[in-house]
Amino acid sequence: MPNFRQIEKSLEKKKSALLEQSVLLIGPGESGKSTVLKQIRAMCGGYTKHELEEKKLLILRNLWTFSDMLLEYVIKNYLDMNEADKKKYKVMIEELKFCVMSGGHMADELAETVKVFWLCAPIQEAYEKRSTYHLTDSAGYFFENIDRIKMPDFQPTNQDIVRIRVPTTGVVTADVILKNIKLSVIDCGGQRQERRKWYHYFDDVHAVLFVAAISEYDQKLVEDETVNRMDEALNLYHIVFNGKYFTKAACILFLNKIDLFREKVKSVSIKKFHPGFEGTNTAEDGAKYFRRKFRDGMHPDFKKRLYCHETCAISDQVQIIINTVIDTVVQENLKDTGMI
Ligand SMILES: Nc1nc2c(ncn2[C@@H]2O[C@H](COP(=O)(O)OP(=O)(O)OP(=O)(O)O)[C@@H](O)[C@H]2O)c(=O)[nH]1
Ligand SMILES: [Mg+2]
Repeated sequence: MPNFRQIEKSLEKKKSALLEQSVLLIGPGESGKSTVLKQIRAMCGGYTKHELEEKKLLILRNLWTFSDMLLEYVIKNYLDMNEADKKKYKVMIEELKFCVMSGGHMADELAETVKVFWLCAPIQEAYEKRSTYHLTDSAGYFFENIDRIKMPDFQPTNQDIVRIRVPTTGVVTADVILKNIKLSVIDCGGQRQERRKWYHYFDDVHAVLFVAAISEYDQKLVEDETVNRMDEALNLYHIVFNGKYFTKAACILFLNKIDLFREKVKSVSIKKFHPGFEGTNTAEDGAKYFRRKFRDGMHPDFKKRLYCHETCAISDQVQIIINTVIDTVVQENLKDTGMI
């Protein structure tokens, strides 16, 4: 029989083990997993000078690729733009590319051309159609902030950083200290070709956070134009949580991009894309329906231990939800070790 000191020592060991928690971020591509990780980084003191320089370059890179996608849409779909303008904007895109490649900043003249480009009618029309060719919603944000971004001493803010779009390839792990806990956050690429790597992490994590973009109920996958993004999220979720995995880990679902969802339901029918939906086309009824779809068919035990939140990962408000999630994860794992 262990003596008092041995019991105390073992309890100490359990306590210190609890201070290390791992959270796995999974979900389909572009749902907002890396954005959640960025918010966690912001909660832990942010970025080094070197990292901020890298982010600045990523913003320029985003401006370059988004401009390219917009112009390509205009040309392919014969939107009304004269040949001289097409030529001018092709040069502008080359100059943006050069800015990225040379690690420089944007000259005033180039920034002015980008502003005119962004505001012209065919480009605005192309932006309206963005979901048909997978241009990310954050694109508009960078064009609208060009006056700030062009400055030589531009320092990306957290709001700039969470808007950057870089699809994750492979798995990115960030070790941070948050609320006195050593958190290891594992951010996985969400597109189909990336998911093979997820399984390596299924056995060992303390919590799994599944991120689904609720606003994408009318959109198709980048990797398969025949599949609806919400259907993909639901299928994936049921496969991951209805099998033999995560019997002990805390399970959390973020219905993310709730801000875009609230805007979208004003003009895009839910029923058209999800015929089972019977409510009124409001954010409230829509969110209720999709919440139910995520719960339907799940094991009752799982339903009891699933924590679901509607989130907007680009808003700093999400940090409050992340704090709650961390508390939940710790609570759940304390329960498992029999300490509460
Ligand atoms: N408006 C809005 N945009 C969001 C939200 N969450 C993420 N985004 C944007 O959506 C884009 C995609 O987000 P990511 O975090 O890169 O998505 P991901 O899930 O990591 O994607 P993969 O790495 O490809 O699997 C980024 O440009 C974000 O700024 C949100 O709640 N609202
Ligand atoms: Mg990512």
